[in-house]
Amino acid sequence: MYPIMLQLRGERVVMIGGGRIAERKVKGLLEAGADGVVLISSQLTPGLQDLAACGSIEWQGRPYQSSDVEGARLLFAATDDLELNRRIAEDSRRAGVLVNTVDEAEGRGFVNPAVVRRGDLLIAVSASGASPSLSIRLKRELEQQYGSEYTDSLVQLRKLRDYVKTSVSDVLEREILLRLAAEEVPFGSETEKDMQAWTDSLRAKRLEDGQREDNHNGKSE
Ligand SMILES: C[C@@]1(CC(=O)O)c2cc3[nH]c(cc4nc(cc5[nH]c(cc(n2)[C@H]1CCC(=O)O)[C@@](C)(CC(=O)O)[C@@H]5CCC(=O)O)C(CC(=O)O)=C4CCC(=O)O)c(CCC(=O)O)c3CC(=O)O
Ligand SMILES: NC(=O)C1=CN([C@@H]2O[C@H](COP(=O)(O)OP(=O)(O)OC[C@H]3O[C@@H](n4cnc5c(N)ncnc54)[C@H](O)[C@@H]3O)[C@@H](O)[C@H]2O)C=CC1
Repeated sequence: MYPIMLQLRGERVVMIGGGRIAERKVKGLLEAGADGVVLISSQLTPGLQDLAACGSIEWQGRPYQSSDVEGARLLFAATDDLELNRRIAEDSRRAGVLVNTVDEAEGRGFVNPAVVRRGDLLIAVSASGASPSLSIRLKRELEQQYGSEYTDSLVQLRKLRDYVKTSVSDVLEREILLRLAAEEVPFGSETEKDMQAWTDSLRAKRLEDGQREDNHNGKSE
């Protein structure tokens, strides 16, 4: 299994099926910023009906047909008909579309991880089909470990990285400063940092660490 992060904004994502599992997958897609979800199914859960009514997804109230795979970036075979899901997956592969089959333990396309989101921080856990329940348990543990304070911290880290990329020309120094900044995360309730001051303090910390390292190696004796 090979993990990747996909940008789905502006992409066509097709969901076949409108049941409980389809609803969970659609909500995950919307959280990920997908804005081109097309759902094909005669029946919908109340939750999916709401999403269709407010325009978050496009609903086509009819059964699957082979041409539905055309032009999709991703496709989910999420019906309760195992044979149909297999056929949908075959159609997708033939069309070169990445497919998730909800009733396969080891999907030949892609599988979904359990996800913790803290703003730009995304932690994903997968047991590769061996145990969705274990993935959920580990997700819960990570939720406790990495709280909402990471959301603001990530905003600051991104700003610092943009700042350092333009103001520190030495590549090695840049790398060291950004690594030190990551060590400081999370920042607690602090919200706004001055990038110049932060960079200076990281430089000072780098010097301190360097001296400690020298002492450790016996250089200052
Ligand atoms: C292969 C995979 C393909 C895919 O769907 O991508 C797959 C397949 C199957 N799941 C089944 C069962 C359950 N799946 C869940 C829940 C989740 N399943 C998810 C992913 C995956 N499920 C992929 C592998 C991930 C991995 O192993 O790490 C999560 C993490 C992400 C998501 O779906 O978005 C989401 C948690 C979201 C969250 O809470 O964060 C629960 C618990 C619940 O519903 O509360 C149960 C019941 C308990 C149990 O079985 O453990 C069955 C048997 C169906 C049957 O019995 O008929 C199959 C098919 C089979 O095994 O053949
Ligand atoms: N991947 C996962 O995490 C999990 C997967 N599953 C699997 O997911 C499957 C679906 O489960 P639920 O969503 O609970 O089922 P469900 O019965 O709630 O929904 C099935 C949906 O498929 C639609 N459908 C049926 N034939 C169709 C067709 N020809 N074209 C388009 N849509 C069609 C129905 O209209 C309905 O909306 C189950 O068979 C089960 O094997 C179950 C639990 C977890």
